[in-house]
Amino acid sequence: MSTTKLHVLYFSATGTSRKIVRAIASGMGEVDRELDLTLLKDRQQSHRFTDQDVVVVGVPVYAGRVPVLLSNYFQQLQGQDTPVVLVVVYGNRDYDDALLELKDLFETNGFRGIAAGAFVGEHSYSSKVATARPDADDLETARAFGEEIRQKLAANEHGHLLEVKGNYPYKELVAMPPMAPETNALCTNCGLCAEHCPTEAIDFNDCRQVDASSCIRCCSCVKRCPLDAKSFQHERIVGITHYLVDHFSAIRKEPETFL
Ligand SMILES: Cc1cc2nc3c(=O)[nH]c(=O)nc-3n(C[C@H](O)[C@H](O)[C@H](O)COP(=O)(O)O)c2cc1C
Repeated sequence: MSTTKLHVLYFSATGTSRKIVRAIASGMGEVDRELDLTLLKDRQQSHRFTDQDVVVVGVPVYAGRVPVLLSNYFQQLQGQDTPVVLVVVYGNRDYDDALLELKDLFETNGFRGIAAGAFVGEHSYSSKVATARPDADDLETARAFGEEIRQKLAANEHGHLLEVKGNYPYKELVAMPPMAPETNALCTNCGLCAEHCPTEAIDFNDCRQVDASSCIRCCSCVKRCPLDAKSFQHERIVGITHYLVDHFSAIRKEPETFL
């Protein structure tokens, strides 16, 4: 890693993907640049990388896929035979085809997948599913995986093509009706939710006003509000959350890595 530069890229509405990519990168060496793509303003610029760069990219899984706003954005990134570590973070249900999709998105733009991982983070919809993950064990697994990647890079083992779990065609995207979180009387209009909304769907002057057509249901506002003033009450989300709690709160899925 001495002559190469290590870049960390992530989108992380509720912070779990960020923790994982940082832990992986910490096992790989010193990070030269961290690009947080969570906010709209940070997704306005495209970036180019060379074969002297190494990129670690991490995204959450949304409905078994790469979030649509990111698959659009990633098409603007350009590599030049740039090694990339591909990471998805999912809420203990399944990551379906998200890792394969992420790999394809990068490999069609000049990047070369050298390692990949699927890690677990507390579910955006409920703190009862994968509660407080990634935990210390997950983060240690991520760091140790980073060390393995560093050794692979140092040994210049570029021989074989990276294979990850996933199927073609990718899991079909589920159309959801436009919806926005409700705001209860505890809201003080402090602006925290609006500041951190990845699509600027929340009005900066009146946090109660949320543009349902821009909302991606990432739950940044729900999880971030110190007064628990925001929640999704739409029956589709309530139903999905019940299903997730019933089926995935009592089991523990473990990280999977591909090298
Ligand atoms: C719209 C949406 C769809 C999701 N779909 C899935 C899914 O298909 N499978 C899963 O296990 N978790 C799913 N999750 C949970 C997130 O992948 C998980 O909580 C992840 O840790 C969030 O990452 P972040 O903290 O970096 O935002 C979904 C979350 C959201 C908001």
